Amino acid sequence: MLSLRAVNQYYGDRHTLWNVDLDLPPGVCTGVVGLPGMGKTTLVSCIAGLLPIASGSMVWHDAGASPCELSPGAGISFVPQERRIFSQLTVEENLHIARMAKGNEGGPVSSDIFEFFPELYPLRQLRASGLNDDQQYQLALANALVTRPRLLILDEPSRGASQQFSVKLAQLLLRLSRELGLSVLLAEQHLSLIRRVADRFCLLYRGRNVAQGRVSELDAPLIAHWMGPTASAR
Ligand SMILES: Nc1ncnc2c1ncn2[C@@H]1O[C@H](COP(=O)(O)OP(=O)(O)OP(=O)(O)O)[C@@H](O)[C@H]1O
Repeated sequence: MLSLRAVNQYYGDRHTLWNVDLDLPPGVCTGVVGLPGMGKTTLVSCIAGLLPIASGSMVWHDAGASPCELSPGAGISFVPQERRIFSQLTVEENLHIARMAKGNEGGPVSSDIFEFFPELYPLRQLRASGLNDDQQYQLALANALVTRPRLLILDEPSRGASQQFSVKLAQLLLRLSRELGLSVLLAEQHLSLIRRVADRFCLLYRGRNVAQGRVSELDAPLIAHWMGPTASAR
């Protein structure tokens, strides 16, 4: 399990994350929710090791082992909003590079990965630029998974996705957390995907984790208070 305690982050002298505590157990999908600008991307970027934190800790707890301080990005794969794939390379070449970039060995990419992305299998010799948007997102996700992370982070996966793809994505994420025991962290302002997929939520308001719990507890009064039309004016 990855645990964050009292994490603070600044952009210059601007205090952006305030004492954030969060636990990310294996096999559990957690949704980071909040209005635009509340710190979702900043938080997941800190966890992915892409932004430094000013104070606090991020620690892995392994069963039977003593907790170890997280080195940036260790065991973590991140799919950013812009998806980041090599459009001039084939699907298979993208997967090779993703694996090698994380220090994994070369050699053929295991066909296991295509069990989760059957649509990509017949397209593996095609350049990524020839894939449609949904297939490109699947490739970004496959790139993230090919290194066998313990924690998979997705930033705003529903942005620009069709309704049909959001449903497919939800099914896939459920499989990944249930079958592979992956911790999944979704930063997402659209609650429909969170409700389909997440077990737990962490609600950010101006960089503070103002509520967290089971997704069933993310009820209308809480949403109205922290994400309703008057929330951003407070
Ligand atoms: N590189 C940066 N430099 C300075 N301020 C930044 C930077 N990136 C984000 N911010 C500010 O930090 C705050 C949190 O931004 P962040 O992008 O983390 O929010 P968010 O909840 O992910 O929003 P969105 O849903 O729009 O992506 C915002 O006020 C934003 O303007």
